[in-house]
Amino acid sequence: MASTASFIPRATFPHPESIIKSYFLGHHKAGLTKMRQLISSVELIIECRDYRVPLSSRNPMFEKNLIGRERMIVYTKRDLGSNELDPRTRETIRRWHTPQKVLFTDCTSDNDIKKVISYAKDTARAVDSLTGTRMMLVGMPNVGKSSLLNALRRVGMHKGKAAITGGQPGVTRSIGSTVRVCSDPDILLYDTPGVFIPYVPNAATMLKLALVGCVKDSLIDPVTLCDYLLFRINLLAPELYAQWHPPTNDVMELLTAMAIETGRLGKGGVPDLTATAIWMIQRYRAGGMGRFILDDVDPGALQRRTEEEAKEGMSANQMRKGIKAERAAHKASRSNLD
Ligand SMILES: Nc1nc2c(ncn2[C@@H]2O[C@H](COP(=O)(O)OP(=O)(O)OP(=O)(O)O)[C@@H](O)[C@H]2O)c(=O)[nH]1
Repeated sequence: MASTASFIPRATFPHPESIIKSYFLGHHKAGLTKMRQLISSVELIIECRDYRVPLSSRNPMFEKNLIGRERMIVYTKRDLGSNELDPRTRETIRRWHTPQKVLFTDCTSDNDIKKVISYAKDTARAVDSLTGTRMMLVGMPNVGKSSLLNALRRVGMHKGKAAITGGQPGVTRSIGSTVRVCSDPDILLYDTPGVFIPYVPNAATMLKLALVGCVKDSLIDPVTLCDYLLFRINLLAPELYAQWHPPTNDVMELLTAMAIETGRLGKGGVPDLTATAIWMIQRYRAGGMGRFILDDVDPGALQRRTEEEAKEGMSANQMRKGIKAERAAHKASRSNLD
């Protein structure tokens, strides 16, 4: 067993071939279509991204579809990604988007929500519409759109929840009517279903999105997810799991220690590693495995990402073929297991 001083974390993560890279479902497509239809009737688009994955939760499809539209980018769940490096990280992210408006929110912080309202009000005043200014929330699944809508209504109108929220993706399935989040000036907001990326560029992005709950939990093996989480934590601060185990690169060792400690044992007292992995993921999502950002944030990161996307330059046709082939392979591997 390694002490923290002598521990050498893995420099790379061996991505299993089995990780699916597509998750573009029917309601994502329908959400995108409806969003496109509404775009011309809204004055401001509030695009939500998850602060823990500021690059991975960016959907390039929005870039294409929202071109030329007034947009504010809100990095949600900042409470779950914040650590002592926060001010520098936020400044770097802000600079990625200059001159666009960028805000960071914890939906329970009235101060954060007031900043969103203040910017929305400026936009509404400039529009000066007699029938109210319409705005639209967009973003990847489970990034916190409905929670933001409820928080805006709570702070702006002193009213209770208007949208259902939940820990799994796909809670909002359709675009309903607008919700009033402020009355002076009148601001009406559309919530929209989360729209996933048609084809995730690499397995690491999919693992990060799965860790923060952007995809259905059954899509990726929880032990693999924990292994990736361990890989990231080891690069950052292995002491984050010191209460269970000294620094290790072996996820089985860590899960076994956690299973024994938390009593997750199966028949004959054998540690239940799958149940423990699910528990560890839930704990991470609630901030109990440390609060940090999973993407590498540096001044050039967004630029590199967009260049990579351009280089990959997948045509819509190639993308559809990729998704189809992957689904078929996934189905075949499942039926082999049955
Ligand atoms: N800690 C924390 N949790 C948040 C925050 N915002 C949202 N959540 C949680 O994230 C989960 C998803 O939130 P939702 O508001 O349902 O997300 P959504 O983007 O509307 O989800 P879809 O309808 O699936 O697209 C819920 O469990 C929320 O409680 C936040 O600022 N901080």
